[in-house]
Amino acid sequence: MALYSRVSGSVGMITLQNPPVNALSAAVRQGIVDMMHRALSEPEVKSVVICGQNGKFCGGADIREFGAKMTGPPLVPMVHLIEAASKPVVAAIEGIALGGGLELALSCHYRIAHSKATLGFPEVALGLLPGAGGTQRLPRLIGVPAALDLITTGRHVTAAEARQLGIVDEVTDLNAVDAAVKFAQSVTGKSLDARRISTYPCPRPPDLDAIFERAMQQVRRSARGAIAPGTCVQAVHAAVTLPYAKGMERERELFSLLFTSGQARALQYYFFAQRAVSRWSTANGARWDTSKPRPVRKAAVIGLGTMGRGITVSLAQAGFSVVAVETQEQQLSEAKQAVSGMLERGAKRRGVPLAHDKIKYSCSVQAVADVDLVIEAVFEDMALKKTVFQQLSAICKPGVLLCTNTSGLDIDELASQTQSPELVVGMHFFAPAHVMQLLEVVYGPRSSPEVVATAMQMGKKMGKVSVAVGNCRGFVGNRMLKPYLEQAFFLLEEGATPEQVDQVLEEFGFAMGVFKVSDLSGLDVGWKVRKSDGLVSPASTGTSARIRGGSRYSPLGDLLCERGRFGQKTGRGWYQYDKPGGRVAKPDPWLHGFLEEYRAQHGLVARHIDHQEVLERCLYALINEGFQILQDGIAAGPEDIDVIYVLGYGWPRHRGGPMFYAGQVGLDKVVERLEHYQQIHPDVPGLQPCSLLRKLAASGNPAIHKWREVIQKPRSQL
Ligand SMILES: CCCCCCCC/C=C\C=C\CC(=O)SCCNC(=O)CCNC(=O)[C@H](O)C(C)(C)COP(=O)(O)OP(=O)(O)OC[C@H]1O[C@@H](n2cnc3c(N)ncnc32)[C@H](O)[C@@H]1OP(=O)(O)O
Repeated sequence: MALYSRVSGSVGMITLQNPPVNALSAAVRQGIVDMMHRALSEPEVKSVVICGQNGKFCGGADIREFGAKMTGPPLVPMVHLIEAASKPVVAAIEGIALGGGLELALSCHYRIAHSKATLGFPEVALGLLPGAGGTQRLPRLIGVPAALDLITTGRHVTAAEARQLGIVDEVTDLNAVDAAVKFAQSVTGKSLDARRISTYPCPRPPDLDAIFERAMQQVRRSARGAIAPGTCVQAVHAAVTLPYAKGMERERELFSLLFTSGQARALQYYFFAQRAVSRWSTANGARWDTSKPRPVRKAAVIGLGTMGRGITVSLAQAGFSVVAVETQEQQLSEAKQAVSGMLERGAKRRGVPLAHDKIKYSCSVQAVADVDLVIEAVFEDMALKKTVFQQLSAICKPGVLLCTNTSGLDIDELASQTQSPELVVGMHFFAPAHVMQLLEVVYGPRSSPEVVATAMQMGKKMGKVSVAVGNCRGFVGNRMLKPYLEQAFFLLEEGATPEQVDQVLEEFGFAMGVFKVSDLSGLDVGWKVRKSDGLVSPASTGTSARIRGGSRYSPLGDLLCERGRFGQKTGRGWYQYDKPGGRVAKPDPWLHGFLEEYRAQHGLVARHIDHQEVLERCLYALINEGFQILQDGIAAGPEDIDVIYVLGYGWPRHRGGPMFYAGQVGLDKVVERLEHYQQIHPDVPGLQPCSLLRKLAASGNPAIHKWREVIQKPRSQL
């Protein structure tokens, strides 16, 4: 709703009230319309201030209303009512003015912002465009290039930048509402003719066509198949080429197109999913709202390889004191240099103070004796990690949290090396750890709820999205990756090439295809794991070379590693690169010949594999594993899996995540296609639809938010 009050005798004040962000729900819109009429009808009122309760102007349209039938006054007539008002209307912008909130502010005649406020049009991230005149007013106010930048990227600007761009009239360090009231009094009676943005001519730079061409190219490059950014460009184009009223019609047309799109649904689902994962629960009943995090002031990182360095940087930038330990002198000195460089670049990019003094380096594990939390990031080797955990358990003060950055080893086995297994959790960072936003917090059967809560909160403080997951081989992300990779290898055996598989996945929207990712992360990583699992056997031919434990196995990755092809680092992998460490993947005729030879040796006949088969086999195998994970209680809900895949594995956000995507395809269709492929490949268990997937499909493909009702009480392995 919106509150009305009279201040200083002649100023009508409309206060938006809809916690937590004063979103423009039907009640708020109704309130604004009613209170505007009241202010305009009261003769004592000479000017109006619009502000938001609790220091937040407005977070935009109420996204929760989008799924349901819209009620209440529409936004467009509401902003026209404000702009057409005969009394000056001033927006007092505190906290945020985003999306519809900024459109509301642009319809006011003046805008006063607090210096800490942020403003922006983030609609593009929800698969939309600013649909209440934002695409028509902003270019009229700040010009086409700046408007295109803000609307197509959705980036938030500070009050200072907004002032520089001309979006706000004044910025204050004092109370913005008081400043707006004073300002409103000062403009009482002044003509409003020059204050209605919709009446401004839209500036037409001479190189207009080139500007729009560049903007289109830019969004095509970065959108990876998302439709909203390009549609935003079209809407801004209408502002320049059409009169305001026609431009508004075009904006509405384009908005409707996006509003009803699957991509908008996926992005809006994802928005709430990312927030839902902070309300975590574990298979043994611990919950976010009943578990109190422990205070952590000082942390330690053990092992300063690539991951340890990134984790050290993340901790220091988040304000923690860090003891960074590397027992090899040479490695330690290289790490110091690398960490300094990362901190300097980070400070420059983010405009924050350098955090060098937060870090103390040591080559002795004894240096961690007084820390509150340790993150072990040594080489991915169980025996080594066990030794480190035994040492830590003996050295650290009582009550210290012992965390491991393993990407898939058994947390429980590590916990059993310590005197206090309840203090052990996994903190699985993604490379590069100081950049990637995802953190899998892995709890074991004995991890205490406070320890899980602490790791989740630490992640948040480091600016990460933390997702709590149960302990199993590969946790959530890497466990699902296995069947996906497996299918990609099988497709090569059957006749595909790495570039064909990658192209299909990139057209779907992945940042990189599976083989490019494999070259980037290093083929030797998986090889070591397969070797320690006893899967890699001496080269042989015939069917037995491609069977392990009764299931189909592709030794292709092993064979490449045997030839020293580890990916980018060696300049050769699934692709070729101009030099070791090269980044540009080029198809490799050697590899094509190798695949042909391999097929011949194993009696495989290459066949044509179409786009649909590549996509379905890779994605549905991955999705099927996701359902198995839900069934096992390793992830609490589909949102957890989707957030992990979008933030950690390059799944296109506009497709919501693998579980949401499965729902959009139709669970019955996913079951049907998996069964189809399983019939053809009976030796691939990963293609057998799991029982939860079958159950959900049989119960009529329920909406994703209803899945939890069908998922039985988690039957965790814990
Ligand atoms: C053919 C059909 C025609 C229909 C005509 C309609 C015409 C429509 C015209 C105009 C449309 C305009 C579109 C919009 O305005 S879309 C909304 C644009 N705004 C945003 O995208 C802002 C989204 N929110 C945020 O970025 C952040 O939440 C922020 C406001 C920066 C606050 O961040 P933070 O402090 O970190 O807090 P949280 O993110 O955790 O949020 C706190 C809770 O508030 C909920 N929230 C936030 N914003 C909204 C919103 N706009 N609507 C509803 N709810 C919102 C958020 O979900 C958190 O709650 P919970 O944890 O329960 O999920």
